[in-house]
Amino acid sequence: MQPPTAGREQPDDSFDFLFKIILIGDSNVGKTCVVQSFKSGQFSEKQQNTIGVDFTVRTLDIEGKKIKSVSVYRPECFSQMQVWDTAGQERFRTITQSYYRSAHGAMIAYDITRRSTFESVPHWIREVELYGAANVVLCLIGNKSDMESERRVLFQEACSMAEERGILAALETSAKENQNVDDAFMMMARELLARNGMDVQQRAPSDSPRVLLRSNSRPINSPERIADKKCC
Ligand SMILES: Nc1nc2c(ncn2[C@@H]2O[C@H](COP(=O)(O)OP(=O)(O)OP(=O)(O)O)[C@@H](O)[C@H]2O)c(=O)[nH]1
Repeated sequence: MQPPTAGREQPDDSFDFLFKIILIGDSNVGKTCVVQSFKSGQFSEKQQNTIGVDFTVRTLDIEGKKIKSVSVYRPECFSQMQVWDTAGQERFRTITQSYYRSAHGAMIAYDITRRSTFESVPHWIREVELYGAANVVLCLIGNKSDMESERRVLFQEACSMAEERGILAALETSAKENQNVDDAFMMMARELLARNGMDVQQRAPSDSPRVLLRSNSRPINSPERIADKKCC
């Protein structure tokens, strides 16, 4: 499957923006389940390992009706999120790397019950830096938050990593219980809309304790990040 062309779609009036989000992380952290939860709210225990890249589309309505009533000058904000679920296995890396280039956002997933998957996060950030386009927005997702008794990574550690690495947001999700999954994509979409000049307020869900939203994130390969890299 070929990735569709990036950017703002003109002729198709069913959405205003097309955002491509790539979901990356080690094998079995739950990427496919997170995407399924986002797409349909469904969870199925057994998942085949993703071969190469899988592709899901969901159209989000962000502030849609409200915007209609507030301003006649602004279009309703319909964003189409295309989520590219990538294989975590090493042997598929060359296939998935070609999808980095057209991604506007990257969600890096780890499993809160497997510390090694969190320790891989810097590797995945490097992949985005190497293969991604400029200004890719990053989100960190600690999945399987329903497995609290087997936790091996503290949420605070993810927050520290987000702070250090200039990541937009850190969240803990449960694809199984459909916790925080939509919020992760909504925050990403709001950030991308804002960066596309839309007057959209970023906001973290108020009722979830495991969400960190940072106001001064630095997109991957932005001039600020490149300056950071040069000085270290
Ligand atoms: N308890 C729990 N299990 C989950 C959750 N998400 C995924 N799983 C389980 O974790 C396993 C791996 O899930 P996948 O979604 O296939 O993982 P993946 O990251 O897409 O794996 P690759 O395709 O190999 O990269 C499956 O057995 C899922 O049932 C979750 O939120 N909670």
